[in-house]
Amino acid sequence: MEVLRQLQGYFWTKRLYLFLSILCLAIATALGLIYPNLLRYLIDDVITPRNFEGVPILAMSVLGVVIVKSFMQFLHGFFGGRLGNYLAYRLRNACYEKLQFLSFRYYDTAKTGDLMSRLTGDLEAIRNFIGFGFAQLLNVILMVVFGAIMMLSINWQLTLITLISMPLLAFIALRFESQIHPAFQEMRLALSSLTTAVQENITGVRTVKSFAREPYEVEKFSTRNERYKTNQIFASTLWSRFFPVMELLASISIVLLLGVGGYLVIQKSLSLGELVAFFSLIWYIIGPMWSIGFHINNYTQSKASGERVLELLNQPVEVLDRERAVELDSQRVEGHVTFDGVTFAYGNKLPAVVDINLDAPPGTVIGFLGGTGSGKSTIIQLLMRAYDVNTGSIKLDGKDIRDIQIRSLRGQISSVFQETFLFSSTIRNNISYGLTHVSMEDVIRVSKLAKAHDFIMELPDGYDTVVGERGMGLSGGQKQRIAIARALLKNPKILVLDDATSAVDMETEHEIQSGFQEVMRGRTTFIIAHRISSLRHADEILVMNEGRVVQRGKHEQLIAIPGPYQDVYHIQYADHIARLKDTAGEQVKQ
Ligand SMILES: Nc1ncnc2c1ncn2[C@@H]1O[C@H](COP(=O)(O)OP(=O)(O)OP(=O)(O)O)[C@@H](O)[C@H]1O
Repeated sequence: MEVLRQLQGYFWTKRLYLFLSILCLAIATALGLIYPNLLRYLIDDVITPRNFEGVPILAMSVLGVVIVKSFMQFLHGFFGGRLGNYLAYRLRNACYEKLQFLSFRYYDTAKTGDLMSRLTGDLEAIRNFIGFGFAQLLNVILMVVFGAIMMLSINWQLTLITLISMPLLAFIALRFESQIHPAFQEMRLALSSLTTAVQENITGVRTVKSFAREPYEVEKFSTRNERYKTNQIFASTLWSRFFPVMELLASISIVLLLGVGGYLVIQKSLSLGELVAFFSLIWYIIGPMWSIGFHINNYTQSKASGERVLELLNQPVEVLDRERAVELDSQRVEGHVTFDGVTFAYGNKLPAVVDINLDAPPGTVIGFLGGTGSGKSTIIQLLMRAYDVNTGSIKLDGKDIRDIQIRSLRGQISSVFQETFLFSSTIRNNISYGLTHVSMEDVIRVSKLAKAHDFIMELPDGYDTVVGERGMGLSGGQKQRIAIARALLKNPKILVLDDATSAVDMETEHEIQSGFQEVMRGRTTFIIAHRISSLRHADEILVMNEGRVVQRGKHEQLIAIPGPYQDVYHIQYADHIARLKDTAGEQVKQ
């Protein structure tokens, strides 16, 4: 019920549909009660006294009842459908919106397949229950109550005998519910783990194939499939036990009714028509008892689904705008970035960065060099407020970034990452991603700066070439150049290049960087690179190791002193240094 209460907010504006749907179903159900009465009339007042002139009226009444009942059932479906679809529409939008604003931390552990199944299968189950299942569950109760009243009006002794098995039926249905609910929850989990396996397999197909790990993947899938199958078998075993037990109990009622009812008819304290009416009423009551299993199943499924959807919707957003967070005036932003004693750890792990201090006046270029996992990308993530710092502060133009609206802050920062994500759209749309009213001239201008224009023009449809979600058909370097063009088009005050040219060759990197000289002017730029060639023009280079800055300075200063920077320089420029030494040696000889 708690789930229903929480979902209520998503359909309450359309509650009229819910009430109308329930009302129409209740009318249809009430009309169903007319049949046993017609049967009684047919037997007691038409057939037994051979009074056949009543038949046409009877036939017309049946037809009338059938038409009205069918119409009410149509209206129940109509309003229920409207309600269910409206709710599913709102929940889908709410979930998608939530996914947009959830913090990076959530995505660190989230599984795509699992999220997809919440947005599809789970939403569908909720739609079905709120649209139809809920009204039908209420209707089951109505049928039992109406039926019992009707029976009582005919004969109270027989009613008691007939209803004797009802508490047992209800008990079994409830016991069944308590077992099937966890089974369904388990089944949903197993299904989402199955979809996750498929999704990861498709995304990582290149890795799978290059490692020839197809048998491992098949094995992995089959284990999860096995789990899903076991869950399904367990649930269907519960189902298969449920039906025979219900049938047995129902049959006991019928046998009792036949015996006692037949005796009463012989004793003439019950008419034949009344006994037949009772027989049809017993099905009127037992029918819902049978289907109560289905409705309870429907309810438990959608309850489990509702919990999963609500769990997503209730996820706390860790990085939020503060109450008084300001919006930046993009015309006025200068891009002065300072880090003041910044320390940060992911969850309970050891700190990823420790006591980082940095001053990047507007327009300066800051380089980061360091081994993998040394904390370079973390510094950038903190600047974007993907996470909030644990201690210390990061300021933009003297203002703590936690006091700036996240959207506004990120609007000033353009990032190019090592991994480029391209949307399944045209190259032009990928470059102008999220920006409206961008002229083709601008797209071409930034593409030229990113050295992407030439290869784009060689593609069959130029800028209109459609690329897949992983940029199928483009090389890693080409994708990176598109990402660089995309970042430049945003015209940011702060530019972040996180291993952005790792996939291009040295020559292209040099070309791109000469283009950058122009676009970096007036922007504060952070470059993370493994190649010294990418950093040598930086105003300050920070050498990182295990989350700490171990060396800092300009390229010329750093190569002059022994330390990690000089070591990397020696490794990367070994040939160059050897050549320099040879030339120097020859000059000495001469
Ligand atoms: N999302 C995350 N959740 C938990 N730990 C993380 C996360 N991202 C990074 N880390 C950890 O933080 C530390 C710093 O990682 P970071 O990505 O900043 O290093 P890096 O210097 O950029 O490495 P690389 O050059 O390999 O990209 C590492 O120990 C890493 O395992």
